[in-house]
Amino acid sequence: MELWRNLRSDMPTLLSVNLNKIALIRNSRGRDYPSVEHFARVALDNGARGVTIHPRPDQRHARNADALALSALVKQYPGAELNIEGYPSREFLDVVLQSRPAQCTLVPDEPGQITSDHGWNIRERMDLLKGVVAELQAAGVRVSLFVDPDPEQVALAPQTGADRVELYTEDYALKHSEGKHVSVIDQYVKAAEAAINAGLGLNAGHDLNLLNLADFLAAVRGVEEVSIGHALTVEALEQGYASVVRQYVAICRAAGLAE
Ligand SMILES: CC(=O)[C@@H](O)[C@H](O)COP(=O)(O)O
Ligand SMILES: NCC(=O)COP(=O)(O)O
Repeated sequence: MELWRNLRSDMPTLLSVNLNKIALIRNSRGRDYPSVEHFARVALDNGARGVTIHPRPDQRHARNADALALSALVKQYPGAELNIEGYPSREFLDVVLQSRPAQCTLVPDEPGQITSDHGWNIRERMDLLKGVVAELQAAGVRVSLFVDPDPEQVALAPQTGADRVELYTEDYALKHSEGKHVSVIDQYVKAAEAAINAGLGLNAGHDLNLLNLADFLAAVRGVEEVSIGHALTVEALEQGYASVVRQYVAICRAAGLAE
């Protein structure tokens, strides 16, 4: 396991650009401007490994139709992946099964939440998760569970059959903005170790940005994928989308080369 963990720790972290906020701006005028597909191409043309959307029940930003369109688009980029996030309602699952993304990240959001703000209570939802994971994997979709940085929850994830977990990083990001991330990073490290020791793949996301990503990846080794959208979109308002994507890709690459 030690050798495997060391091997994992040198894996390059891959960037998946979340397009929710492009979709939010698009929906504010009722036309296809800005185009979600255009910015997916900009992300992939500038080094992102994939794109992510989170179609919520109210379709406030990413829509079910985006899933189908992006599924076709990523096929034009060999090796690129679509990651669809969301609560496993029947409607959501049918969209995932229709669009067959490389990965589906299951998130325990209630319909009215302003954003994702917690991970799964895997013990409580074990039966639901087992069934959903099996259904998606039978369709060839890799499944990741959105989790708090809690080693005990992470250790339960393999019982669902899930392939990966995604560490919910809002608390880290908030503390990093206050210069206090050292106080919480250890719980992410322990949760990451629990994932790798359990044979799970490791993703991370939520509120990661150009200022906090490098410190996170330096401390939490073995992260295979970060999905980033909100801060990326805001940073792109000042610096340009292509430039910001290239900066994130450079940070991910540098982390993979770090000792
Ligand atoms: C699951 C997660 O942390 C984010 O990917 C989420 O998709 C953000 O959703 P909003 O873009 O609606 O805030
Ligand atoms: N899973 C996290 C994600 O896709 C994007 O989160 P954020 O960068 O929009 O906070």
